[in-house]
Amino acid sequence: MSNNPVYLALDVPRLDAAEALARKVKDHVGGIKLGLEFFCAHGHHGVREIQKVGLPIFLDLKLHDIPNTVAAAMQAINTLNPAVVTIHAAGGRAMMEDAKAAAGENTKVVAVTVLTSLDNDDLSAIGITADPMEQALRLAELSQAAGLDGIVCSGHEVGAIHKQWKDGYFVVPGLRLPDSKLADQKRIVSPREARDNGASLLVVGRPIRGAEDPLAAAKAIEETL
Ligand SMILES: O=c1ccn([C@@H]2O[C@H](COP(=O)(O)O)[C@@H](O)[C@H]2O)c(=O)[nH]1
Repeated sequence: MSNNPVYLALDVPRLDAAEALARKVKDHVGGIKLGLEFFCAHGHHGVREIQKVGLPIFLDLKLHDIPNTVAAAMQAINTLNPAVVTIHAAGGRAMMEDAKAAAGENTKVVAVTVLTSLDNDDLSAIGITADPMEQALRLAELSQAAGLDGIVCSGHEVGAIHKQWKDGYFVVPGLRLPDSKLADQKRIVSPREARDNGASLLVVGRPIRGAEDPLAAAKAIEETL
């Protein structure tokens, strides 16, 4: 298996286009991340098609419901043998424990702490008085106590979380190169900075997918690491 920590977020509506892109960059990324957009459109069949490319699959489903429902959903995806699956830490400790217990033994279960698209104001608007750093640290601690493999956070928090959870598995999205014009992600760092701060897996979507030459973009990011 490749040591490249970059997983390409294949948020592409058409299955043939998704597969073609995965094949194009496959030697310059470490895995493929399939999210809600892809899974809702193509389900298990789509995942199996992308698996034929030969890279590990990260199912970013961000499960968040009562414990029984999340555990059942986890069991329903075990046949796909994903390398990584996401749930939301805000679902609480019991939900996280049941999700981990239901997951396959080769699957890392990681919990989203604070989405990288949120800043202080967004947290206040949903009644959270902590800032993103405090909230991410609190939810990382809860995820660790629940027996998860790791968490999802931004590159701003990963260093602090790594200090309190030495052997955690840390997924970092919201990665941008300095000249990026993509503005929806609010807590961003470069792939290199995230890796240096302790990220285990780097999620990169539009900086590769939306580039004029995705293969050149994947190679350029790989060279910065
Ligand atoms: O906090 C989070 C959790 C997940 N994501 C996902 O990562 C990719 C990022 O794509 P870009 O195009 O590189 O912004 C996307 O699939 C999100 O659903 C996240 O961005 N932040």
